Amino acid sequence: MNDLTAVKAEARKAAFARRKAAHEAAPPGEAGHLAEVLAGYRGVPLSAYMAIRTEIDPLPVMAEAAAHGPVGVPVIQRKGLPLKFSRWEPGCALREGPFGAMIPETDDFFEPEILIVPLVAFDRQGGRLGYGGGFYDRTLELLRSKRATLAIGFAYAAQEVEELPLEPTDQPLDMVVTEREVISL
Ligand SMILES: Nc1nc2c(c(=O)[nH]1)N(C=O)[C@@H](CNc1ccc(C(=O)N[C@@H](CCC(=O)O)C(=O)O)cc1)CN2
Ligand SMILES: Nc1ncnc2c1ncn2[C@@H]1O[C@H](COP(=O)(O)OP(=O)(O)OP(=O)(O)O)[C@@H](O)[C@H]1O
Repeated sequence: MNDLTAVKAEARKAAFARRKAAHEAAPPGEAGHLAEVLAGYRGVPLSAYMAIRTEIDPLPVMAEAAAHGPVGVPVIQRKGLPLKFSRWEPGCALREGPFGAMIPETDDFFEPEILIVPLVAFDRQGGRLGYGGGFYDRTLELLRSKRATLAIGFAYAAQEVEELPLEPTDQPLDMVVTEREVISL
């Protein structure tokens, strides 16, 4: 394990603990600011995620957006490959994907232009720490090579850190939305 990997692992561990505390204390309706931001992008192909563990839940916002345009959730193809996004609708049939995240029963892939990105920790420089699979970095690299793509981190305010270690392959967030505020980067 190199130094950076160790630093990231340490930051991940600390942020997990703060995310858990925030999740357990959170009242419902913490997606209000995300709804406000997305109201400005009606009909634009969007992806979010089916929350796992103690992630902040974007489901109410996904349901609202699905009334206006395509909404997808990430589907892992395999380790080391970008994610694909399969069309989701409120109440659609789901099955369990890798790592316990639910995915649509039927694959219907499309390319989102706005990605609501789950994360473990973020900073105010656009840095993001995930579970360590590098999935969103590879995915954003691919999508941004084709067209303008907006990456919006969605997290509890308690997941903020001063500065995350940065790797050359890390893809920056354009915005972070928490239960408290919208942070434009
Ligand atoms: N809700 C949700 N769905 C998602 C993601 C996500 O972050 N959140 N993903 C975003 O990519 C993908 C799943 N990626 C994941 C990658 C690794 C682990 C994981 O549990 N890893 C191990 C080892 C991590 C390590 O190297 O230390 C672990 O945490 O025990 C979980 C999810 C696709 N779907
Ligand atoms: N575009 C890429 N090409 C090759 N390797 C990559 C790419 N993006 C990330 N990686 C590698 O993947 C590994 C994990 O990356 P990182 O720790 O940034 O994941 P993460 O952002 O925490 O996870 P995730 O995006 O899955 O939530 C790192 O070793 C990184 O170098």
